[in-house]
Amino acid sequence: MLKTIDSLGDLTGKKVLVRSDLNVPLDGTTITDDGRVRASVATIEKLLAAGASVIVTAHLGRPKGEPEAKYSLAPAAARLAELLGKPVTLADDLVGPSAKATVAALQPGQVAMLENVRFDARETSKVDEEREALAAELAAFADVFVSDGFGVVHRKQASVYDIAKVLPAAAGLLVQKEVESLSKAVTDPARPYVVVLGGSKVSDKLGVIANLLTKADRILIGGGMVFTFLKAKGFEVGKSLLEEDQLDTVRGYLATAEEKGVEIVLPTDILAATGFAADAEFDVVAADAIPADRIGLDIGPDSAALFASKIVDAKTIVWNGPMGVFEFPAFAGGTKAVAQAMIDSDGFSVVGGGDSAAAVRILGFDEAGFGHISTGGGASLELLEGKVLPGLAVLEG
Ligand SMILES: Nc1ncnc2c1ncn2[C@@H]1O[C@H](COP(=O)(O)OP(=O)(O)O)[C@@H](O)[C@H]1O
Ligand SMILES: O=C(OP(=O)(O)O)[C@H](O)COP(=O)(O)O
Repeated sequence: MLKTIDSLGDLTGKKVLVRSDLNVPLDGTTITDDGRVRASVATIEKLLAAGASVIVTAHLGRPKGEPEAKYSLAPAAARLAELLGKPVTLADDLVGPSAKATVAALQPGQVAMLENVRFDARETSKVDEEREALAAELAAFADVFVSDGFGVVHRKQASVYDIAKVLPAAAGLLVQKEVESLSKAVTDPARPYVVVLGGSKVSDKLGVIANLLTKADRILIGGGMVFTFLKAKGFEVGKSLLEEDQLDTVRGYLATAEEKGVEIVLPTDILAATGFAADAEFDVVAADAIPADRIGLDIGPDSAALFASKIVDAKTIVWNGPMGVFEFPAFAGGTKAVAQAMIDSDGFSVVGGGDSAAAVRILGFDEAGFGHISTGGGASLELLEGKVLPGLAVLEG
């Protein structure tokens, strides 16, 4: 059982460090989908109502362990302030003079935010002592820790994992709700059980296929993930996203799928563009004939129809990762088709991932048409695989 906020006792006058996932899609400094900020509000409000002050720590993007203006949490802090209806003071640093002064001045009922936790290389370090040193500095700011960034609970990082070993810790309301909703799909999924994978975090997410091959009936591959599969089958992929060092692994998956009778569905056609741009010219080409000078930015119309047909009769559908670069309207067709088929199916459907959830909303789908929309892509997939997630294991009590 995950420890809950109530297990932390009386929080009156306490300082609570909350790890949220505020990794929102941005167009410059404009948030294009604020779903993750909205999802973080309930826990913060509960803590404030209990008489605590709240220090939010979060990451944005993947900066290289040092400050970079474009990864500032300023847009997220401003949006959170709007949603809470009260100021959110953003420190200029993570554990430096600005953070120390901000935290020292914090009064019960007030909210502060620390700058992007990934501006410090120790956050994501593989060396335990380095992460622990950062966790100790963060812990000095607060009396208790609440883990509410579901999208990062699969990460063994200082602000997710190590900190929970130093301070009294509990799961926030979002983490609790996500785990409860996703466990529906984990335990004895109704069949056919279909998993749809896409997106751009290819090397991160290819690994889940090994486990899914023992659980799912069909795995549909789209998005940036497709090209490593097509290349593994010996086809040209041009300038498309490719994980060259994963080709043997993918060949292994294809062989295992055949042995186990798991259907791996690949696109039959691709939108092959002249470049990575909203206004790039493109042609619909066969998936085994992508020209060498083109980049695949979406699955083609035949594939979209094929994928929809493989989804509508499913009883459990889990989808992570857009089918194409949906942010460019010309390349949103595959993603729309998958979302629509999930709505049309009468199975239990789960959408996971910051960008996939954003795509559903930005493309105008009704969230009520899905069984669960998770704020975490990698995290929900690893949970569905049956893996022990470090950021959850550390909250068990
Ligand atoms: N063919 C493709 N080439 C490059 N990027 C792609 C392609 N298809 C989808 N993407 C990108 O994948 C991104 C989302 O990937 P990812 O972070 O893995 O998903 P999520 O956040 O839902 O877990 C989107 O920004 C989308 O533009
Ligand atoms: O966007 C996220 O995950 P997701 O793309 O798997 O949904 C989380 O904020 C985790 O980010 P990370 O994959 O850089 O650790």
